[in-house]
Amino acid sequence: WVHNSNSRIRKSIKPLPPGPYPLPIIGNILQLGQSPHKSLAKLSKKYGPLMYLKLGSLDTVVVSSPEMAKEILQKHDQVFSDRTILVASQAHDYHNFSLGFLPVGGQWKNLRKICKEHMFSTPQLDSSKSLRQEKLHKLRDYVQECCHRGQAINFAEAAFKVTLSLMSATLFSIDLAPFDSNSCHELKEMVRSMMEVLGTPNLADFFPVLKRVDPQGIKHKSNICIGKLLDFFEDIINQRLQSRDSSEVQKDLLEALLNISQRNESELSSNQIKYLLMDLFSAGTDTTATTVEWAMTELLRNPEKMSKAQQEIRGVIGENEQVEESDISRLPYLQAVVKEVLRCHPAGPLLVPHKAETDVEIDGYMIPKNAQVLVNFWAIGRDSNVWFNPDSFEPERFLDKKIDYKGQDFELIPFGSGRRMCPGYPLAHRMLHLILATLVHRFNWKLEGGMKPEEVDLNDKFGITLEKAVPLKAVPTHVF
Ligand code: HEM
Repeated sequence: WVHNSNSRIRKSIKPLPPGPYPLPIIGNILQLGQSPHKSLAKLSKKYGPLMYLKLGSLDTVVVSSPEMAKEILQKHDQVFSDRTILVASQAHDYHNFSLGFLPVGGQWKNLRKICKEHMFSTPQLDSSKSLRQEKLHKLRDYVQECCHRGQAINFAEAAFKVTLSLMSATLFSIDLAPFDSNSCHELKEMVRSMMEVLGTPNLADFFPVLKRVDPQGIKHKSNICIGKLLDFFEDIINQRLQSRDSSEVQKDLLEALLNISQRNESELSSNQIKYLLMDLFSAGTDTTATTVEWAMTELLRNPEKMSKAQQEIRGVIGENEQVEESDISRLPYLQAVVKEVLRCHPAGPLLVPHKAETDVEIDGYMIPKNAQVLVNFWAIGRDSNVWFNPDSFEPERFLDKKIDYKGQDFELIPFGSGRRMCPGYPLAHRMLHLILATLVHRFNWKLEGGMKPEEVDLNDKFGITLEKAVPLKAVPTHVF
Protein backbone atom coordinates (compact mmCIF):
# COMPACT_ATOMS: atom_id res chain seq x y z
CA TRP A 1 0.00 0.00 0.00
CA VAL A 2 1.06 3.58 -0.51
CA HIS A 3 0.40 6.40 1.94
CA ASN A 4 -0.99 9.56 0.55
CA SER A 5 1.04 12.14 2.46
CA ASN A 6 3.25 14.17 0.13
CA SER A 7 6.56 12.78 1.29
CA ARG A 8 5.33 9.31 0.48
CA ILE A 9 4.52 10.03 -3.18
CA ARG A 10 7.85 9.71 -4.89
CA LYS A 11 9.02 9.89 -8.48
CA SER A 12 9.59 6.18 -8.52
CA ILE A 13 6.80 3.68 -8.79
CA LYS A 14 8.47 1.49 -6.17
CA PRO A 15 6.55 1.46 -2.89
CA LEU A 16 7.98 2.30 0.50
CA PRO A 17 8.71 -0.74 2.69
CA PRO A 18 5.67 -1.94 4.64
CA GLY A 19 5.12 -0.59 8.13
CA PRO A 20 2.53 0.33 10.74
CA TYR A 21 0.07 3.05 9.76
CA PRO A 22 1.25 6.47 11.01
CA LEU A 23 -0.95 8.80 13.04
CA PRO A 24 -1.29 12.36 11.74
CA ILE A 25 1.68 14.57 12.68
CA ILE A 26 3.35 12.27 15.21
CA GLY A 27 3.48 9.29 12.86
CA ASN A 28 4.69 6.16 14.63
CA ILE A 29 6.54 7.81 17.54
CA LEU A 30 4.30 6.30 20.20
CA GLN A 31 5.08 2.82 18.91
CA LEU A 32 8.74 3.15 19.93
CA GLY A 33 7.86 2.89 23.63
CA GLN A 34 10.47 2.67 26.42
CA SER A 35 12.46 -0.06 24.68
CA PRO A 36 12.57 0.83 20.96
CA HIS A 37 14.82 -2.17 20.13
CA LYS A 38 12.15 -4.54 21.45
CA SER A 39 9.12 -2.67 20.08
CA LEU A 40 10.74 -2.49 16.65
CA ALA A 41 11.68 -6.19 16.79
CA LYS A 42 8.04 -7.02 17.48
CA LEU A 43 6.77 -4.78 14.70
CA SER A 44 9.22 -6.28 12.24
CA LYS A 45 7.75 -9.73 12.92
CA LYS A 46 4.55 -8.35 11.41
CA TYR A 47 5.89 -6.05 8.69
CA GLY A 48 9.11 -7.77 7.67
CA PRO A 49 12.88 -7.23 7.79
CA LEU A 50 12.70 -3.94 5.88
CA MET A 51 10.14 -1.76 7.59
CA TYR A 52 9.14 1.87 7.19
CA LEU A 53 8.08 4.19 9.99
CA LYS A 54 7.39 7.86 10.12
CA LEU A 55 8.80 9.43 13.28
CA GLY A 56 7.26 12.90 13.25
CA SER A 57 8.58 14.16 9.94
CA LEU A 58 11.58 11.83 9.87
CA ASP A 59 11.46 8.94 7.39
CA THR A 60 12.85 5.91 9.20
CA VAL A 61 13.69 2.49 7.81
CA VAL A 62 14.34 -0.40 10.19
CA VAL A 63 16.41 -3.38 9.10
CA SER A 64 15.89 -6.63 11.03
CA SER A 65 17.47 -9.56 9.19
CA PRO A 66 21.04 -10.56 8.32
CA GLU A 67 20.17 -10.51 4.59
CA MET A 68 18.82 -6.95 4.69
CA ALA A 69 21.71 -5.81 6.92
CA LYS A 70 24.09 -7.12 4.26
CA GLU A 71 22.22 -5.20 1.54
CA ILE A 72 22.49 -1.95 3.50
CA LEU A 73 25.92 -2.24 5.14
CA GLN A 74 27.80 -4.11 2.42
CA LYS A 75 26.14 -4.06 -1.01
CA HIS A 76 24.88 -0.46 -0.80
CA ASP A 77 27.46 0.64 1.76
CA GLN A 78 28.27 3.83 -0.14
CA VAL A 79 24.68 5.15 -0.15
CA PHE A 80 24.14 4.44 3.56
CA SER A 81 27.45 5.55 5.07
CA ASP A 82 26.50 8.98 6.35
CA ARG A 83 24.80 9.70 9.64
CA THR A 84 21.54 11.34 10.56
CA ILE A 85 22.64 14.43 12.46
CA LEU A 86 20.85 14.62 15.80
CA VAL A 87 20.15 17.90 17.54
CA ALA A 88 22.15 16.66 20.53
CA SER A 89 25.22 16.06 18.35
CA GLN A 90 25.31 19.68 17.19
CA ALA A 91 26.39 21.06 20.57
CA HIS A 92 29.84 22.68 20.38
CA ASP A 93 29.89 21.85 16.66
CA TYR A 94 30.49 18.23 17.63
CA HIS A 95 28.99 16.83 14.39
CA ASN A 96 31.50 18.81 12.32
CA PHE A 97 34.51 17.22 14.03
CA SER A 98 33.33 13.88 15.33
CA LEU A 99 34.56 10.66 13.77
CA GLY A 100 31.17 9.17 14.65
CA PHE A 101 29.07 11.85 12.93
CA LEU A 102 31.17 13.32 10.11
CA PRO A 103 30.03 12.43 6.60
CA VAL A 104 32.21 9.96 4.73
CA GLY A 105 34.63 12.44 3.18
CA GLY A 106 38.22 13.65 3.47
CA GLN A 107 38.17 14.57 7.16
CA TRP A 108 36.43 11.36 8.23
CA LYS A 109 38.77 9.19 6.09
CA ASN A 110 41.80 10.91 7.54
CA LEU A 111 40.64 10.33 11.14
CA ARG A 112 39.82 6.66 10.45
CA LYS A 113 43.26 6.20 8.85
CA ILE A 114 44.99 7.81 11.84
CA CYS A 115 43.06 5.55 14.24
CA LYS A 116 43.86 2.44 12.25
CA GLU A 117 47.55 3.20 11.88
CA HIS A 118 48.28 4.69 15.29
CA MET A 119 45.95 2.87 17.58
CA PHE A 120 44.08 -0.20 16.44
CA SER A 121 46.59 -2.06 14.23
CA THR A 122 47.97 -5.27 15.74
CA PRO A 123 51.53 -3.88 16.15
CA GLN A 124 50.22 -0.69 17.79
CA LEU A 125 47.98 -2.60 20.17
CA ASP A 126 50.80 -5.01 20.95
CA SER A 127 53.11 -2.12 21.79
CA SER A 128 50.70 -0.79 24.43
CA LYS A 129 49.72 -4.14 25.96
CA SER A 130 52.00 -3.88 28.98
CA LEU A 131 50.21 -0.68 29.99
CA ARG A 132 46.92 -2.57 30.01
CA GLN A 133 48.45 -5.56 31.77
CA GLU A 134 49.50 -3.34 34.64
CA LYS A 135 45.92 -2.06 35.04
CA LEU A 136 44.59 -5.61 35.09
CA HIS A 137 46.93 -6.44 37.98
CA LYS A 138 45.27 -3.58 39.82
CA LEU A 139 41.85 -5.03 39.07
CA ARG A 140 42.98 -8.41 40.39
CA ASP A 141 44.38 -6.80 43.56
CA TYR A 142 41.16 -4.88 44.08
CA VAL A 143 39.02 -8.02 43.74
CA GLN A 144 41.39 -9.83 46.09
CA GLU A 145 40.94 -7.13 48.67
CA CYS A 146 37.14 -7.30 48.38
CA CYS A 147 37.52 -11.02 48.78
CA HIS A 148 39.42 -10.60 52.10
CA ARG A 149 36.82 -8.15 53.33
CA GLY A 150 33.87 -10.22 52.09
CA GLN A 151 32.73 -7.11 50.26
CA ALA A 152 30.39 -7.25 47.25
CA ILE A 153 31.53 -5.75 43.97
CA ASN A 154 29.19 -3.57 41.94
CA PHE A 155 30.05 -4.73 38.43
CA ALA A 156 28.73 -1.63 36.66
CA GLU A 157 31.16 0.48 38.69
CA ALA A 158 34.12 -1.88 38.65
CA ALA A 159 33.79 -2.57 34.92
CA PHE A 160 33.55 1.13 34.19
CA LYS A 161 36.63 1.89 36.30
CA VAL A 162 38.76 -0.79 34.75
CA THR A 163 37.67 0.10 31.20
CA LEU A 164 38.37 3.77 31.87
CA SER A 165 41.73 2.83 33.22
CA LEU A 166 42.59 0.60 30.21
CA MET A 167 41.37 3.22 27.75
CA SER A 168 43.23 6.09 29.39
CA ALA A 169 46.40 4.00 29.59
CA THR A 170 46.15 3.15 25.88
CA LEU A 171 45.21 6.66 24.75
CA PHE A 172 47.38 8.87 26.90
CA SER A 173 49.27 6.84 29.54
CA ILE A 174 47.41 8.35 32.47
CA ASP A 175 45.42 6.31 34.95
CA LEU A 176 42.16 8.20 35.22
CA ALA A 177 40.55 5.62 37.43
CA PRO A 178 42.75 4.17 40.14
CA PHE A 179 40.74 1.56 42.06
CA ASP A 180 41.49 3.15 45.40
CA SER A 181 40.03 6.53 44.49
CA ASN A 182 36.70 8.02 43.51
CA SER A 183 38.29 10.42 41.05
CA CYS A 184 36.65 8.84 38.05
CA HIS A 185 33.17 9.45 39.31
CA GLU A 186 32.78 12.80 37.59
CA LEU A 187 34.22 11.52 34.33
CA LYS A 188 31.88 8.55 34.44
CA GLU A 189 28.95 10.90 34.89
CA MET A 190 30.11 12.99 31.93
CA VAL A 191 30.46 9.96 29.64
CA ARG A 192 27.16 8.49 30.83
CA SER A 193 25.27 11.75 30.29
CA MET A 194 26.78 12.06 26.84
CA MET A 195 25.52 8.56 26.00
CA GLU A 196 22.17 9.46 27.47
CA VAL A 197 21.69 12.65 25.49
CA LEU A 198 22.78 10.97 22.27
CA GLY A 199 20.63 7.91 22.94
CA THR A 200 17.36 9.47 24.12
CA PRO A 201 14.77 9.80 21.32
CA ASN A 202 14.42 13.56 20.93
CA LEU A 203 11.19 15.16 19.70
CA ALA A 204 13.29 17.97 18.21
CA ASP A 205 14.86 15.40 15.84
CA PHE A 206 11.41 14.28 14.72
CA PHE A 207 9.94 17.78 14.38
CA PRO A 208 12.55 20.31 13.20
CA VAL A 209 10.25 23.18 14.25
CA LEU A 210 10.92 22.16 17.86
CA LYS A 211 14.70 22.59 17.57
CA ARG A 212 14.62 26.02 19.15
CA VAL A 213 12.12 25.01 21.84
CA ASP A 214 14.20 22.00 22.97
CA PRO A 215 11.12 20.41 24.65
CA GLN A 216 13.07 17.73 26.59
CA GLY A 217 16.03 19.96 27.38
CA ILE A 218 18.32 17.53 25.50
CA LYS A 219 20.12 20.26 23.55
CA HIS A 220 20.81 22.10 26.78
CA LYS A 221 22.13 18.94 28.50
CA SER A 222 24.31 17.99 25.56
CA ASN A 223 25.79 21.49 25.51
CA ILE A 224 26.83 21.03 29.12
CA CYS A 225 28.23 17.52 28.97
CA ILE A 226 30.02 17.85 25.61
CA GLY A 227 31.45 21.16 26.83
CA LYS A 228 32.75 19.57 30.04
CA LEU A 229 34.29 16.64 28.20
CA LEU A 230 35.99 18.93 25.67
CA ASP A 231 37.46 21.01 28.51
CA PHE A 232 38.66 17.83 30.19
CA PHE A 233 40.51 16.64 27.07
CA GLU A 234 41.90 20.10 26.38
CA ASP A 235 43.50 19.99 29.85
CA ILE A 236 45.03 16.60 29.14
CA ILE A 237 46.48 17.87 25.84
CA ASN A 238 47.85 21.02 27.48
CA GLN A 239 49.43 19.05 30.32
CA ARG A 240 51.16 16.82 27.78
CA LEU A 241 52.36 19.78 25.73
CA GLN A 242 53.90 21.28 28.86
CA SER A 243 55.59 18.11 30.06
CA ARG A 244 56.64 16.94 26.61
CA ASP A 245 60.08 18.52 26.48
CA SER A 246 61.11 17.71 30.01
CA SER A 247 59.99 14.15 30.66
CA GLU A 248 60.39 10.83 28.94
CA VAL A 249 58.48 10.56 25.63
CA GLN A 250 55.35 8.46 25.97
CA LYS A 251 54.58 6.07 23.15
CA ASP A 252 50.83 6.44 23.27
CA LEU A 253 48.11 7.62 20.90
CA LEU A 254 48.25 11.20 22.16
CA GLU A 255 51.96 11.44 21.36
CA ALA A 256 51.37 10.05 17.87
CA LEU A 257 48.56 12.57 17.31
CA LEU A 258 50.67 15.51 18.50
CA ASN A 259 53.51 14.42 16.23
CA ILE A 260 51.20 14.33 13.21
CA SER A 261 49.83 17.74 14.13
CA GLN A 262 53.33 19.20 14.52
CA ARG A 263 54.39 17.86 11.13
CA ASN A 264 51.31 19.14 9.39
CA GLU A 265 48.70 21.20 11.22
CA SER A 266 46.31 20.97 8.26
CA GLU A 267 46.26 17.16 8.51
CA LEU A 268 45.29 17.25 12.18
CA SER A 269 44.71 20.37 14.26
CA SER A 270 44.84 20.39 18.05
CA ASN A 271 41.13 21.08 18.04
CA GLN A 272 40.59 17.86 16.05
CA ILE A 273 42.76 15.94 18.52
CA LYS A 274 40.51 17.09 21.34
CA TYR A 275 37.37 15.89 19.56
CA LEU A 276 38.99 12.62 18.54
CA LEU A 277 40.08 11.77 22.08
CA MET A 278 36.59 12.58 23.31
CA ASP A 279 35.01 10.41 20.63
CA LEU A 280 37.21 7.39 21.25
CA PHE A 281 36.78 7.72 24.94
CA SER A 282 33.04 8.06 24.97
CA ALA A 283 32.48 5.44 22.25
CA GLY A 284 34.76 2.91 23.91
CA THR A 285 34.20 3.11 27.65
CA ASP A 286 30.51 2.66 28.31
CA THR A 287 30.11 0.05 25.55
CA THR A 288 32.91 -2.14 26.86
CA ALA A 289 32.00 -1.73 30.53
CA THR A 290 28.34 -2.56 29.90
CA THR A 291 29.33 -5.69 27.96
CA VAL A 292 31.51 -6.85 30.89
CA GLU A 293 28.61 -6.40 33.29
CA TRP A 294 26.28 -8.38 31.02
CA ALA A 295 28.86 -11.14 30.67
CA MET A 296 29.19 -11.49 34.45
CA THR A 297 25.40 -11.38 34.75
CA GLU A 298 24.98 -14.28 32.34
CA LEU A 299 27.82 -16.27 33.91
CA LEU A 300 26.36 -15.81 37.38
CA ARG A 301 22.91 -16.79 36.15
CA ASN A 302 24.38 -19.88 34.51
CA PRO A 303 26.81 -21.43 37.04
CA GLU A 304 27.72 -24.35 34.77
CA LYS A 305 28.85 -21.94 32.02
CA MET A 306 30.83 -19.97 34.62
CA SER A 307 32.49 -23.17 35.72
CA LYS A 308 33.36 -24.15 32.13
CA ALA A 309 34.95 -20.74 31.53
CA GLN A 310 36.91 -20.98 34.78
CA GLN A 311 38.12 -24.49 34.08
CA GLU A 312 39.33 -23.50 30.64
CA ILE A 313 41.25 -20.46 31.92
CA ARG A 314 42.70 -22.31 34.92
CA GLY A 315 43.73 -25.22 32.69
CA VAL A 316 45.36 -23.08 30.00
CA ILE A 317 46.94 -20.37 32.17
CA GLY A 318 47.65 -22.27 35.37
CA GLU A 319 47.52 -20.98 38.92
CA ASN A 320 50.44 -18.66 39.08
CA GLU A 321 50.37 -16.82 35.81
CA GLN A 322 48.31 -13.79 34.85
CA VAL A 323 46.19 -13.97 31.69
CA GLU A 324 47.79 -12.01 28.85
CA GLU A 325 46.51 -10.72 25.53
CA SER A 326 48.45 -13.39 23.65
CA ASP A 327 46.49 -16.08 25.56
CA ILE A 328 43.10 -15.10 24.10
CA SER A 329 43.47 -17.33 21.04
CA ARG A 330 43.97 -20.33 23.37
CA LEU A 331 40.67 -19.71 25.16
CA PRO A 332 37.91 -20.80 22.73
CA TYR A 333 35.23 -21.12 25.39
CA LEU A 334 35.88 -17.60 26.68
CA GLN A 335 35.72 -16.34 23.10
CA ALA A 336 32.37 -18.09 22.71
CA VAL A 337 31.14 -16.44 25.93
CA VAL A 338 32.05 -12.99 24.59
CA LYS A 339 30.30 -13.66 21.26
CA GLU A 340 27.22 -14.96 23.03
CA VAL A 341 27.08 -11.90 25.31
CA LEU A 342 27.37 -9.57 22.33
CA ARG A 343 24.60 -11.52 20.56
CA CYS A 344 22.18 -11.38 23.52
CA HIS A 345 23.09 -7.97 24.93
CA PRO A 346 24.63 -5.85 22.18
CA ALA A 347 25.92 -2.56 23.61
CA GLY A 348 24.58 -0.77 20.51
CA PRO A 349 21.22 -2.50 19.90
CA LEU A 350 20.36 -0.35 16.85
CA LEU A 351 24.03 0.27 15.90
CA VAL A 352 24.43 4.02 15.24
CA PRO A 353 21.80 5.47 12.84
CA HIS A 354 22.85 5.58 9.18
CA LYS A 355 21.32 7.88 6.55
CA ALA A 356 20.29 7.27 2.92
CA GLU A 357 22.21 9.72 0.75
CA THR A 358 19.88 9.30 -2.24
CA ASP A 359 16.63 7.51 -3.06
CA VAL A 360 17.61 3.87 -3.42
CA GLU A 361 15.78 0.67 -4.24
CA ILE A 362 16.29 -2.28 -1.88
CA ASP A 363 14.49 -5.58 -2.29
CA GLY A 364 11.83 -4.00 -4.48
CA TYR A 365 11.15 -1.11 -2.08
CA MET A 366 12.15 2.53 -2.18
CA ILE A 367 14.26 3.92 0.66
CA PRO A 368 13.77 7.68 0.46
CA LYS A 369 16.68 10.12 0.39
CA ASN A 370 17.64 11.35 3.89
CA ALA A 371 15.78 8.51 5.61
CA GLN A 372 17.31 7.46 8.90
CA VAL A 373 18.25 3.77 8.71
CA LEU A 374 18.32 1.75 11.93
CA VAL A 375 19.85 -1.71 11.85
CA ASN A 376 18.15 -3.57 14.68
CA PHE A 377 20.93 -5.96 15.57
CA TRP A 378 19.17 -6.77 18.84
CA ALA A 379 16.28 -8.19 16.76
CA ILE A 380 18.69 -10.22 14.60
CA GLY A 381 20.38 -11.63 17.71
CA ARG A 382 17.03 -12.71 19.17
CA ASP A 383 15.47 -14.07 15.96
CA SER A 384 14.52 -17.75 16.09
CA ASN A 385 14.85 -17.94 12.28
CA VAL A 386 18.53 -17.08 12.69
CA TRP A 387 19.44 -18.64 16.06
CA PHE A 388 18.25 -21.81 17.74
CA ASN A 389 16.75 -21.05 21.15
CA PRO A 390 17.68 -17.36 20.87
CA ASP A 391 16.68 -16.33 24.41
CA SER A 392 18.92 -18.90 26.02
CA PHE A 393 22.56 -18.11 26.91
CA GLU A 394 24.54 -20.85 25.17
CA PRO A 395 28.15 -20.02 24.32
CA GLU A 396 28.45 -23.61 23.03
CA ARG A 397 26.56 -22.58 19.88
CA PHE A 398 29.74 -20.84 18.69
CA LEU A 399 32.20 -23.62 19.45
CA ASP A 400 31.69 -25.52 16.21
CA LYS A 401 30.91 -22.49 14.06
CA LYS A 402 33.29 -20.08 12.38
CA ILE A 403 31.07 -17.06 13.02
CA ASP A 404 32.89 -13.92 14.11
CA TYR A 405 32.03 -10.29 14.80
CA LYS A 406 34.50 -8.82 12.32
CA GLY A 407 31.71 -7.58 10.07
CA GLN A 408 31.54 -10.45 7.57
CA ASP A 409 28.90 -12.61 9.27
CA PHE A 410 25.71 -10.59 9.21
CA GLU A 411 24.00 -12.65 11.88
CA LEU A 412 26.59 -11.32 14.37
CA ILE A 413 27.29 -7.61 13.83
CA PRO A 414 27.49 -6.03 17.31
CA PHE A 415 30.24 -3.74 15.94
CA GLY A 416 28.38 -3.04 12.68
CA SER A 417 29.91 -3.77 9.28
CA GLY A 418 31.21 -1.91 6.25
CA ARG A 419 33.03 1.38 6.20
CA ARG A 420 31.25 2.75 9.28
CA MET A 421 32.03 -0.35 11.35
CA CYS A 422 33.40 0.29 14.86
CA PRO A 423 37.10 1.13 14.41
CA GLY A 424 37.76 0.25 18.08
CA TYR A 425 36.68 -3.39 17.91
CA PRO A 426 40.24 -4.82 18.01
CA LEU A 427 40.82 -2.99 21.30
CA ALA A 428 37.35 -3.88 22.61
CA HIS A 429 38.08 -7.54 21.75
CA ARG A 430 41.26 -7.51 23.85
CA MET A 431 39.75 -5.57 26.75
CA LEU A 432 36.62 -7.73 27.01
CA HIS A 433 38.50 -11.02 27.11
CA LEU A 434 41.13 -9.78 29.51
CA ILE A 435 38.76 -8.18 32.00
CA LEU A 436 36.53 -11.24 32.06
CA ALA A 437 39.43 -13.65 32.34
CA THR A 438 40.87 -11.60 35.23
CA LEU A 439 37.53 -11.65 37.04
CA VAL A 440 36.98 -15.39 36.82
CA HIS A 441 40.49 -16.88 36.74
CA ARG A 442 41.31 -16.77 40.45
CA PHE A 443 37.94 -16.07 41.98
CA ASN A 444 34.63 -17.77 42.49
CA TRP A 445 31.59 -15.55 42.94
CA LYS A 446 28.61 -15.53 45.27
CA LEU A 447 25.59 -13.37 44.49
CA GLU A 448 24.95 -10.66 47.09
CA GLY A 449 22.32 -11.30 49.77
CA GLY A 450 21.97 -15.02 49.07
CA MET A 451 20.27 -14.36 45.73
CA LYS A 452 19.80 -17.47 43.60
CA PRO A 453 21.25 -17.55 40.06
CA GLU A 454 17.81 -17.71 38.45
CA GLU A 455 16.78 -14.57 40.36
CA VAL A 456 19.38 -12.38 38.64
CA ASP A 457 17.53 -9.64 36.78
CA LEU A 458 17.96 -9.48 32.99
CA ASN A 459 16.07 -6.28 32.23
CA ASP A 460 17.81 -3.64 30.19
CA LYS A 461 17.57 0.12 29.92
CA PHE A 462 17.56 1.55 26.40
CA GLY A 463 20.05 4.27 25.45
CA ILE A 464 22.83 4.58 22.92
CA THR A 465 24.27 1.72 25.01
CA LEU A 466 22.01 -0.97 26.41
CA GLU A 467 22.68 -0.99 30.15
CA LYS A 468 21.48 -3.35 32.81
CA ALA A 469 18.45 -1.88 34.59
CA VAL A 470 19.43 -3.32 38.01
CA PRO A 471 23.17 -3.30 38.84
CA LEU A 472 24.76 -6.70 39.39
CA LYS A 473 26.52 -7.25 42.74
CA ALA A 474 28.46 -10.30 43.88
CA VAL A 475 31.09 -11.20 46.47
CA PRO A 476 34.35 -12.78 45.29
CA THR A 477 35.66 -15.82 47.12
CA HIS A 478 39.19 -17.11 46.84
CA VAL A 479 40.28 -20.10 44.86
CA PHE A 480 44.06 -19.77 44.78
C1 HEM B 1 31.96 -3.74 23.34
C2 HEM B 1 32.50 -2.66 22.85
C3 HEM B 1 32.00 -1.91 21.65
C4 HEM B 1 30.87 -2.09 20.89
C5 HEM B 1 29.77 -3.13 21.05
C6 HEM B 1 30.89 -1.07 19.84
C7 HEM B 1 29.92 -0.95 18.85
C8 HEM B 1 29.93 0.03 17.88
C9 HEM B 1 28.90 0.17 16.88
C10 HEM B 1 27.67 -0.72 16.72
C11 HEM B 1 29.23 1.24 16.10
C12 HEM B 1 28.43 1.80 14.91
C13 HEM B 1 28.60 0.97 13.67
C14 HEM B 1 27.72 1.44 12.54
O1 HEM B 1 27.46 2.61 12.42
O2 HEM B 1 27.29 0.61 11.75
C15 HEM B 1 30.46 1.80 16.63
C16 HEM B 1 31.08 2.92 16.13
C17 HEM B 1 32.21 3.47 16.70
N1 HEM B 1 32.97 2.94 17.73
FE1 HEM B 1 32.56 1.26 18.78
N2 HEM B 1 32.02 -0.31 19.98
C18 HEM B 1 32.73 -0.79 21.06
C19 HEM B 1 33.95 -0.32 21.52
C20 HEM B 1 34.64 0.73 20.98
C21 HEM B 1 35.96 1.17 21.40
C22 HEM B 1 36.80 0.49 22.47
C23 HEM B 1 36.25 2.30 20.67
C24 HEM B 1 37.47 3.19 20.71
C25 HEM B 1 38.47 3.10 21.51
C26 HEM B 1 35.12 2.55 19.78
C27 HEM B 1 35.03 3.61 18.89
C28 HEM B 1 34.02 3.79 17.97
C29 HEM B 1 33.93 4.95 17.06
C30 HEM B 1 34.89 6.13 17.01
C31 HEM B 1 32.79 4.73 16.26
C32 HEM B 1 32.26 5.64 15.15
C33 HEM B 1 32.85 5.20 13.82
C34 HEM B 1 32.32 5.94 12.61
O3 HEM B 1 31.20 6.46 12.64
O4 HEM B 1 33.04 6.00 11.60
N3 HEM B 1 34.18 1.58 20.00
N4 HEM B 1 30.88 1.02 17.71
